[in-house]
Amino acid sequence: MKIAFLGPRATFTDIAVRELFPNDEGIPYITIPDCLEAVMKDEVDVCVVPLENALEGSVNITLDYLIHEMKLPIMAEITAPIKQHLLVHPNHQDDWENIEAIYSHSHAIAQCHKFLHHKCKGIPRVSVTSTAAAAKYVRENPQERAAAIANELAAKEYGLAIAKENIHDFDFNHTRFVVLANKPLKLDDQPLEVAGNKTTLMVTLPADDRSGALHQVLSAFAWRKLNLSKIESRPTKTGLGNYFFIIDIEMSMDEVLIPGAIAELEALGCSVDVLGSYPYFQIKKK
Ligand SMILES: O=C(O)C(=O)C[C@]1(C(=O)O)C=C[C@@H](O)C=C1
Repeated sequence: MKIAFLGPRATFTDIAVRELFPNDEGIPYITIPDCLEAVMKDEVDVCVVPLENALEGSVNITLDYLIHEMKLPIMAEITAPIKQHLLVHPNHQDDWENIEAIYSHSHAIAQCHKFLHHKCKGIPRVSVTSTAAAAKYVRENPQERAAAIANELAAKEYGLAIAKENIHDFDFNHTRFVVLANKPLKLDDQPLEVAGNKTTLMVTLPADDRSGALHQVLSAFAWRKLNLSKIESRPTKTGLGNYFFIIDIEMSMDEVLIPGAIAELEALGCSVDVLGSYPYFQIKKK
């Protein structure tokens, strides 16, 4: 199977792919939309992209593309621990404190704000397409006194030195990645155990903007004892104050409870799309 992931090699997304699909071929793409498009164009069978980080929240570009641009069903989810390190070119290993720019993915920079504020005051942060893209840039530009925020695998892959380990601001740093595909996926011979199942719905409230609409939506889940693990709002992009709700239910699609909740929401005037019903996996901390 061919798997598109946010590249280049050694991003956190690449690590998630290697753990969940060790025997398949990972193909790096430069951006998250490129990964989704690769599935739409049948260049690959599936793609793996980041969806949410425990410190920084949703990866909005993934959510927005899934909602507005390319409706690909979620086939699986994988959560990985995230350890950010400050990497420098080996030429600058001993005087890394004189770095003049720090490159990384915006989410990774955000996960290290406290470290950057206290230890790297005044040094410009440059946002690039991924943590590994930052590491590659630092490798290829030794004349620049630049550092990258990236993982250990990227340090190895691009021959960089770890100047400062574990610079993420909170120890509990995890990212959820989703596996998207147009065709059914066989996931029963994966090396990781299934940790549970989820169903993700996208709910649009009725246009009449009546009071208590969200309360009614939540009630449809509450009295059926459907446990929600996440509710997130994203703009519909049709006007200020217009939002979709992305709701994760902590169980797979059944024949009674979730269809019943959906029918109730539709009777209330909401529209509901099922974004996927899928198993989730967890990479354990090493
Ligand atoms: O840049 C990477 O290494 C990625 O895989 C992207 C990404 C993200 O978009 O959140 C994934 C995990 C980390 O939270 C930081 C960056």
